[in-house]
Parts: sequence; C-alpha cells; structure tokens
Amino acid sequence: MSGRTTALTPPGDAVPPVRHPEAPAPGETIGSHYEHCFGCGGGQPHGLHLEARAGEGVSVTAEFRVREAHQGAPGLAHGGVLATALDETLGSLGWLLRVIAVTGRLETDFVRPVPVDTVLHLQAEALAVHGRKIYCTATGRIGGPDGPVAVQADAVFVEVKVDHFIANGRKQEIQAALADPDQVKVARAFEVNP
Ligand SMILES: CCCCCCCC/C=C\CCCCCCCC(=O)SCCNC(=O)CCNC(=O)[C@H](O)C(C)(C)COP(=O)(O)OP(=O)(O)OC[C@H]1O[C@@H](n2cnc3c(N)ncnc32)[C@H](O)[C@@H]1OP(=O)(O)O
Repeated sequence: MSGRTTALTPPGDAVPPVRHPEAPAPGETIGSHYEHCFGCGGGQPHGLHLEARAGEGVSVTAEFRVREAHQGAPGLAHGGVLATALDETLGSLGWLLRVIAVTGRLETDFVRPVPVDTVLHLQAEALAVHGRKIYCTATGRIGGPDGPVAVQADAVFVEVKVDHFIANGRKQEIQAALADPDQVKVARAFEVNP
C-alpha cells in the first residue's frame, strides 16, 4: 500500500480553484493540447474531436457528437467513450488554471443510454485544489445544454510537469512533439506558470 488517499471528496484544508489571469476568456475556444489526442486532436479520424470553451470561473463546456465508430451496443455509445468525453472535458480545466494535470481517479455514473448521432453537451468545473490535486466534476447532457443528464463524473486530477510526458511517453512521439513548434508552445504556456 502506498498510503495515498484516492477519495473524491476534497480534504478540509483544500482551497478554491483560482482562475489564472491569462486564462482564455469565457466563451473562448480552448485549443487542442495535442494533435493526436483521442479526445481533442484533429489528427485522430475516429477521435472525439472535442472542442472545449472556457466558461466562468474555472469551468468549461464542450460538445461531442457520438458517431458510428463510438458504438458499444447497436446504435448506442460505448460507455468507455462517454467516460473519455468526460475525462477530456475535465482535462481541459487545466487551461484555466494554467497547470498540466492528468487524471488520477475518474468515477462515472451512466444515467441514460446515448444513441449514435446524439450531441452530448458537456460541462466541467473545478471545485477545490489541495497541493497537486484538483477535485472536479463534469456532466454530459442530451437534447440540449439544459437537457437531462446522461453521464456524470467526479474526478481527481493530479498536476504534473512536462517532464511527466518526456519521461513516460514513447520516444518517437516525444521526439516528434519536441520538434513541433506548436506543441512546444503549448508546453511552454504551462511551464512559465508562476
Ligand atoms: C513532449 C513535450 C510536450 C508535452 C506537452 C504536453 C502538454 C499537455 C497538456 C495537457 C495534458 C492534459 C491531458 C489531458 C488528457 C485527458 C486526461 C487524461 O486522460 S490523462 C491520462 C490518464 N492518466 C494518467 O495517465 C495518469 C497516470 N498516473 C500517474 O502518472 C501518477 O500516478 C500520477 C501523476 C497521477 C501521480 O503520481 P506522482 O508520483 O506524480 O504523485 P503521487 O505522490 O503519487 O500523488 C500526488 C498526490 O496525488 C494523489 N493521488 C495520486 N493518485 C491519485 C488517485 N488515483 N486518486 C486520487 N488522488 C491521487 C496522491 O495521494 C498525492 O496526494 P497528497 O500529496 O499525498 O495529498
């Protein structure tokens, strides 16, 4: 046992998340963090192509249209794909905090089946920060941004540095990323975090 706690409830001495002064303005689109990301990259033919937008405070919204490649049961979205959509939306909260954060824990409730061609209206919000941990929550609604909740998740993201990727990623993709000025720009935006 490592002794770490993986509870989804913030500890008593957690603090409210603080929106970074240079965070994208409410309504502004948050770009993809990596061209080949399954969640947000434009270079993944069967990816989710999520485009998140900054909201008020430390919140984001995004839409995802379920396509045939995302099925689990006939005509229905795969649960893992829906969890990915929530995960990706939560991941983009890092842009508002100006930290790179990866998913530590993601607990998902699947409330309603989501048919192919449905648009999932996603919303995510950071609730509290404790050290490197970001406690956050997300919903996916169908039929419109105020429609019924189809999926919901609570999560703990953990802040990491760019080195996390360099140390752990497969060499060929890391080398390609380091050689791509746009990717380096994304990484730098986080590394200069005061
Ligand atoms: C090449 C250059 C260019 C690169 C540029 C890149 C820019 C990228 C920009 C943006 C990227 C955003 C990407 C979003 C994508 C969507 C989100 C995903 O799908 S992310 C993928 C899935 N997740 C993982 O792969 C994590 C795998 N896990 C790990 O790597 C480690 O376990 C990690 C980093 C999570 C923690 O390991 P430790 O060794 O750094 O830290 P420890 O000491 O274990 O934990 C720190 C604190 O966090 C808590 N913690 C750790 N794991 C937890 C868990 N599972 N649940 C709750 N708390 C946890 C611990 O209890 C500890 O808390 P206490 O300080 O003691 O209070």
